[in-house]
Amino acid sequence: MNILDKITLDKRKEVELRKSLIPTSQLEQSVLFERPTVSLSDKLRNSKTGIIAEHKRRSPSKSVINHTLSVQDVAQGYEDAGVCGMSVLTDGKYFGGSLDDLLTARASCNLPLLRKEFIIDEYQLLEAKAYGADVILLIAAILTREEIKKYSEFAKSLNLDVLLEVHNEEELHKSIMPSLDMLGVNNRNLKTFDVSLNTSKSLSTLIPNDFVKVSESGISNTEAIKELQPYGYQGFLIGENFMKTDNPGASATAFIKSLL
Ligand SMILES: O=P(O)(O)OC[C@@H](O)[C@@H](O)c1c[nH]c2ccccc12
Repeated sequence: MNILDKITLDKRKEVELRKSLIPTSQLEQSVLFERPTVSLSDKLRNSKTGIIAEHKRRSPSKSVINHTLSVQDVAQGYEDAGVCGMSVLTDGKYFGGSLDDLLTARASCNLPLLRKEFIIDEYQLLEAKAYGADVILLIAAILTREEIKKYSEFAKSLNLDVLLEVHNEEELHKSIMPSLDMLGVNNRNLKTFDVSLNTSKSLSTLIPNDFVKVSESGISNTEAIKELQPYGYQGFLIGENFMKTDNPGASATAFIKSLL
């Protein structure tokens, strides 16, 4: 079984447990349910840099990235740096994150927040909203076209932006639909962890221009961004490059400065 299958199997069990403890009616009572969301896709369209900076403690491909930072400092640092949005990993078992991290980020900054999660149930979209997210991620590799449609339309009804992630042509063709805002190309193969910016380059022409194009993973310098911009990318999701340092906010500041 590949790692992605393993993660989704665990996720299904986890979501069933969570559902049995916290009913959707309780999630809907969160004060954050009434909060007006901020559109990440609009911000990316109007940005020269398009950086989405991620909070990530560890990953299946890297057991330790950073375990000592506070989410609050990271969120405030990213906001001060002038990033367009922040991605917060909420998976616990494989990434060391939590919904509490999302809530802390929400309390710490006004950036649009992406709930970075393996979404396999509508319940997780209600959680995203209740814990302060503005954007949700849908991963084409683990969803059918029907599921992508159902979850993206439900997200839109909650005023959440939708980032759909693909890694190859087949996933892209399966996924194109009007209820998506952004199309993300993951440069990392989630089954093998191989990383190549060529994935973003080769898929770019197949993405219709009505979607904001986002290049995800393995971006470790500003040259990579300069290389990807001519392919139409307006968003760049960066995790490890910032998180591996003692001060991710300062790293993001320097990164953005050298881009402008
Ligand atoms: O740390 P990186 O290589 O800059 O990557 C960030 C982000 O793209 C990556 O964390 C990611 C992209 N898609 C995902 C899906 C699930 C978990 C994590 C991810």
